[in-house]
Amino acid sequence: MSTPTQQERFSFQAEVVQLLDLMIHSLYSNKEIFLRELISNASDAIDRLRFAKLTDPGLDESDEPLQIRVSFDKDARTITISDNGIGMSRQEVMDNIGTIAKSGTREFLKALTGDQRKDATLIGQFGVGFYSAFIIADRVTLTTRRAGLPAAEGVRWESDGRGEYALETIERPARGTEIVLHLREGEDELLNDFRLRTIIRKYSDHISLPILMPDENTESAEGTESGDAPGETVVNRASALWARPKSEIGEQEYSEFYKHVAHDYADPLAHLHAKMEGTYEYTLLLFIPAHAPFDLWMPESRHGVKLHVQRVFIMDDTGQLMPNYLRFVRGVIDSSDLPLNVSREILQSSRVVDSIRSSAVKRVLKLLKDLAEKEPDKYATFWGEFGAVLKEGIAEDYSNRDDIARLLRFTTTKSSTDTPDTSLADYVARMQEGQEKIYYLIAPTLAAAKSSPHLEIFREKGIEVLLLSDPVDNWVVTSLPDFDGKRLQSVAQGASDLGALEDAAEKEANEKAGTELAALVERLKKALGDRVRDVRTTNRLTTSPACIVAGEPDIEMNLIRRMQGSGMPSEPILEINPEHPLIRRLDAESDERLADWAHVLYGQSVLTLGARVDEPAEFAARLNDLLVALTGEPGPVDEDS
Ligand SMILES: Nc1ncnc2c1ncn2[C@@H]1O[C@H](COP(=O)(O)OP(=O)(O)OP(=O)(O)O)[C@@H](O)[C@H]1O
Repeated sequence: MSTPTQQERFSFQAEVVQLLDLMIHSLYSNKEIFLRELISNASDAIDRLRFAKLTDPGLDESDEPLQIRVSFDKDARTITISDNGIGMSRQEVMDNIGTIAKSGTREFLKALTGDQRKDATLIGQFGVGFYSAFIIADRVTLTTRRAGLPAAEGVRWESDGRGEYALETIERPARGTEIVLHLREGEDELLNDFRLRTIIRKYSDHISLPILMPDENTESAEGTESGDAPGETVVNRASALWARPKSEIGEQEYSEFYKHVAHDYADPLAHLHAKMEGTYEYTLLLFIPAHAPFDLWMPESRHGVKLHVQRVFIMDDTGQLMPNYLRFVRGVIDSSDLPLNVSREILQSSRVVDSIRSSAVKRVLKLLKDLAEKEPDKYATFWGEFGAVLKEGIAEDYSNRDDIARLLRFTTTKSSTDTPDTSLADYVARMQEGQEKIYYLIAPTLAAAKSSPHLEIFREKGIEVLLLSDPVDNWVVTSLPDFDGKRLQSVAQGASDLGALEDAAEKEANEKAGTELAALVERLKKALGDRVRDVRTTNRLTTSPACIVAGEPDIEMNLIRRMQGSGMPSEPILEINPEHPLIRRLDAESDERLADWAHVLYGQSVLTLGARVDEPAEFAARLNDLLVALTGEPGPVDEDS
């Protein structure tokens, strides 16, 4: 049995101090959100208790209904928020309060600019949570006991938010958490029944648990000595928002609900609310956030949909409700067909879940389609934040591939800015007469793509090319062989074939050049040896002397290499431009000089891919030899001669 311990003092993580300071300053103008955040945490704690009780009924120590209480004390100048949820052990308090365990904290803090307005938005992206208490309090006391632990293992945490906190073990008969806010000077207007009730209704009406406040006339502050037992009333509506009819719910309510489920500070971009009746009965209330969470790309990144069964929170999604490529979706799915004690294992093989998931996915895709059509500015925001994630769906979700393909946006050679603004449908609508394929170019960066020699013939003929530079784009093009019956074709892979876009005279000239330069091509091939799979003439270049393309059957290896970021195809083919003055004079060069030329042409072609030359020193040496020869200067003087 543990006995109350001496108070111990601990330091906050350095990041917490920085974050707190920033939060107090940048969120002050919106200070009432502290109550929303603390009520939201209390509600989560009760949800977690309910879930834990499913496997450990012993956690239910009392038959008191699950609820949240808010009260204030005018004399002591405090506001108290308490819940009878899961509570925290001493270790959990240390891990959760005073530490920021969230991945991405450092990156977040680096992104801060010092400009208060901008930083306030950033802080919102991070989720303000418990620390928002310090906006209005200069001392916060949290007492808590974890459900299932003995009363002697209560914990008291206290801090003035300036860098240290005190911790002690205390006796606490009731499980759950109580937070007492000792208000800063000048915050007394919050010590008001009407004011607090208004804040609760404004931000927390959607919380499905009752939020109780003592009745006004029992409040000692008012000095009424009625002698009645203190009464309490439920301040919020206390019904699950998603279970109410759509017509009754305003945008503001949806938005506050979103902030609660998503732990977000900003409004969502869009939402869908649907009651499904048929084989299975379930409700979807799903949101598209306006910005990406910090952990979007981290393997442990949390999925954002919460499963409820008949309004009772069951668990956070771990991939059963939303596929990975929609991991940014936040919200609630409530089923009437699953048992309350459903386990993760049951979820994994449940027909009900499969059916809910497939219809939820279709609805989210439809929501995105509507957003793209009706609110293109919002869709552009969505695409900027989540486009690269949605693209994974092309490879991941075969059955919805066409719908996802319609949602893709690209930068192309015809885009006026770097912003991806072209859909595949836009591209197809702009295709030239006789054009049969959708052309794309993959490069490690957009800058490398835009300046790539592979685009020369396409620019000359005014043919649009999609410019792809996301690492995930490799998956997109390998998983999406065609769109609207048009094949997707890399402009840097296989022999140049413009089909009907090339006239007979051009084809003939190309063939003729191939025959004329056959001997040169052989010599170049010999000089380059293993570095290239082949050398050939091409008509794809108009201004560059040479370029590297990938062989046609090269996709798999190419993909792996590109994923490693090298940008080089696994079996490179050097193509030369027969019209280029440099190429024309090569035939006359000696074998030794030709070898320099071959390597320099190869090296520069590697560079224009945005890739790295394997032996940069050798490349530079050969280039210098050629430059010296061209300027007609004598070579370096040999000291010994
Ligand atoms: N009333 C509570 N009961 C039990 N645990 C709590 C309570 N309040 C906070 N916690 C714990 O402390 C953690 C940190 O809370 P905090 O509000 O800072 O962040 P969060 O709720 O996880 O996320 P966000 O900051 O995005 O809202 C919570 O995740 C939870 O584990």
